[in-house]
Amino acid sequence: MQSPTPFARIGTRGSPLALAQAKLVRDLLSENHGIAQDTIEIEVFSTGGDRSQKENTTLSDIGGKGVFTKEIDEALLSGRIDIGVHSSKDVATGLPSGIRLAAFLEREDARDAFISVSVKGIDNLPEGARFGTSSIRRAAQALRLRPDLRIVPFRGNVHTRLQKLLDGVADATLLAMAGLNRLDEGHRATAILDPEDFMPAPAQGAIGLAIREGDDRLADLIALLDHAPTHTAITAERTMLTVLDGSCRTPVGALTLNENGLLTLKGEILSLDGQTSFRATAEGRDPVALGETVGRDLLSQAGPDWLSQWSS
Ligand SMILES: NCc1[nH]cc(CCC(=O)O)c1CC(=O)O
Repeated sequence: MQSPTPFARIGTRGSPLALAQAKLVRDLLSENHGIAQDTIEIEVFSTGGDRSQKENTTLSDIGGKGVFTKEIDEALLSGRIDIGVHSSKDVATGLPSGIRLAAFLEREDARDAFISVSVKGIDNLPEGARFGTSSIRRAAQALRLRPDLRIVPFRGNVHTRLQKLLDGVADATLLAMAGLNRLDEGHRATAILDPEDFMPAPAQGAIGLAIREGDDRLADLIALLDHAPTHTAITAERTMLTVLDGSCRTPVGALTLNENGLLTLKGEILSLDGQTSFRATAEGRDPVALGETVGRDLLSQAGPDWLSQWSS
């Protein structure tokens, strides 16, 4: 018997978080369109970002655009899958031509969580404590408050990192609240961090759906899943990142507040040691204009000399 053509094929990475996100999209699609779940296929891809998890590298060392999406982008372009499901913060600003992020699910908690088995908050860590992170943003933000901390490399999926803490590889770490919540591990958070001190990564906490440009059937299908306020916020933050991308490789944070369509975008860039940072804020209704304004403000505050230290 010939197997029926699937209603849609989803591509995802294989980490427990990525799979949970892909299943969430499948469940929403089948609910919203009244179709059986097994007509939506989930195909798992290993990306460069997954293959490098075991090495002591930061993501900027691995470098390259789309380290978490390349294989999924290619499958999308070749027609092997119809939807790429991603953590939006892992999606490079320059997606390959022919692909676009067309919908975003409602944003989860965008903040970072502090997790430690020994202390309540970053202030309580003893002098010289080991802080596990391979994120240059989290390292810089932690060092800004606590220059004495020793940053230790901390890669792997969420469960691996939680286990490393229990194993004593580090005294504390930061993880996205969104990922913890989606894995039912929210209770692991010792504290939820104030975004003023720990501004999240641009687009943190939002699941993004990539489709082929011109695939009208899929565009219609996923339009039902799109959460407009999230879409607007992520557009503002990713636009800001696009402005910054060309000029600097410093840590970047961003967060959008949305009050009935009036957006406030806050952005920040930091030096790797956290001792220098620049912040900008703007208000408005047009997310693209807002992202450009805040991005340019940050670049002009930092100045070409400061930025050139960090350019590639
Ligand atoms: N690169 C890892 C990654 N990508 C997205 C998330 C969290 C989920 C999200 O931001 O939607 C995480 C884990 C973390 O930073 O703790």
